[in-house]
Amino acid sequence: MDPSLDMWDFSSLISLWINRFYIYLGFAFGFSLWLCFQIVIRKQNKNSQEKTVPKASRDLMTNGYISLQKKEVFVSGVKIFYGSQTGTAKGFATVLAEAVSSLDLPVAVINLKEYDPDDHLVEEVTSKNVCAFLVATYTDGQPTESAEWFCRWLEEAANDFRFGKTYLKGVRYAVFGLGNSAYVSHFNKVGKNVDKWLWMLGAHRVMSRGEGDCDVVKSKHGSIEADFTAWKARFISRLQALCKGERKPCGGNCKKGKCESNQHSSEAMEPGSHAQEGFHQRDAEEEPFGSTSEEESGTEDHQSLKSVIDVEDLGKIMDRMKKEKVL
Ligand SMILES: Cc1cc2nc3c(=O)[nH]c(=O)nc-3n(C[C@H](O)[C@H](O)[C@H](O)COP(=O)(O)O)c2cc1C
Repeated sequence: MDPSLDMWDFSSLISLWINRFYIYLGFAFGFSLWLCFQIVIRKQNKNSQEKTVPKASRDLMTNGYISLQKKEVFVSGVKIFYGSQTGTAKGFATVLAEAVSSLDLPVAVINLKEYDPDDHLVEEVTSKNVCAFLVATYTDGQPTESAEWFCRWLEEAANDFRFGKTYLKGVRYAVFGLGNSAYVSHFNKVGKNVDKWLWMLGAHRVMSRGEGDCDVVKSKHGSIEADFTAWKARFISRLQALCKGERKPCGGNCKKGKCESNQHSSEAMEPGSHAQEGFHQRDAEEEPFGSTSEEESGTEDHQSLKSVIDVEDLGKIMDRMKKEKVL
C-alpha cells in the first residue's frame, strides 16, 4: 500500500457526504428565510410610501404650490348667441369671442337663426358654459327675423307653468341689447325681454344687462360701439371671477346674506303665480330687469337687488294689487 495515502484522513469528507441532505436542507432553509425577510422589508417600504404620498400632496396643496388632485372647472366655455339683421350684433359677437378666447376659454359664436332652444337650451343647465346673448330690437320692439323663433319659444316657455321656475336653473347668462333710444317705448325691448324670460325660467344672470344705443346723443358712452366695449369689459372681468369659482356678482362684498336671500327669493317665484303677477306689475312700474350703465359696473349686487322681489316687497305688491282690484 502507498504510504502517502495513509497520511490523508477522509473521515470528515465521508461524514459530509453522508450528511449532505442535512446540509442541503440547511441551505434551503437559510435561503427561504432570507427570501421571506426580503419580502417583508419590501412590503413595509411600499406601505410607508403609500402613507407618505397623500400627506405630501396635502402639504403641497396647503402650501399652494401644486395640486395633485383634479382641479375643479367652474367655466367650461362661453357661448355667444346673436340676433342681428344688419350685422352690428354679429360683429360684436365676433369681437367678444376674441376677448373670451384670450382668456384661454373655448368659445362658440351662434346665430340664433341656427339654434333651436327647444332641443338645446336645456343642455346649458349642466354644461358649465356661460351664455352671452347679443340681440337687436327692430320695429315695434320686435326681434330680428333670425331671433324670432328663439324669442317666441322663450316667451312661451317663461309663461308656461309646465316649464316652471327652475327649468333653466343652472344656466348662466348675460344679455347685451342693441337698439336706438329714438324708439322710446320700444327701446331695447328684445334685450329686456330675453333677460326677463331667461330669468323667469330660473337661469342665473351673471351680470346686469347691457344697453347699446345707436343714438349717439343719448348713448351712455357716446356710441353703440362704446356701449358695447364698456359692457364687454365688465363681462370679461365677471367671467374671470367666475373662472376662479366666485359665484356672487358682488364678489362677496355685499351685505351679509343679501345675495343669498335675493337669489332665493328670485327662485321662489313661479311664473304664473301671484308672486309672478306682482312681479310683472313691478316690471312695468320699476323695470326690475333694469338696464345697465356705468353706475352699475361696480354694483352688480345692487342691480340684482333691484331686479328681484324681496319677500317684503311681495307684501306691498299684493296690497297694491288688492287696492287696484277694488278700484
Ligand atoms: C327699421 C328699424 C327699426 C328699428 N326699431 C327699433 C326699435 O323699435 N327699438 C330699438 O331699440 N331699436 C330699433 N332699431 C335700432 C336697431 O336695433 C339698431 O340699429 C341695431 O344696432 C341693429 O342691430 P343689427 O345691425 O345687429 O341688426 C331699429 C332700426 C331699424 C333700421
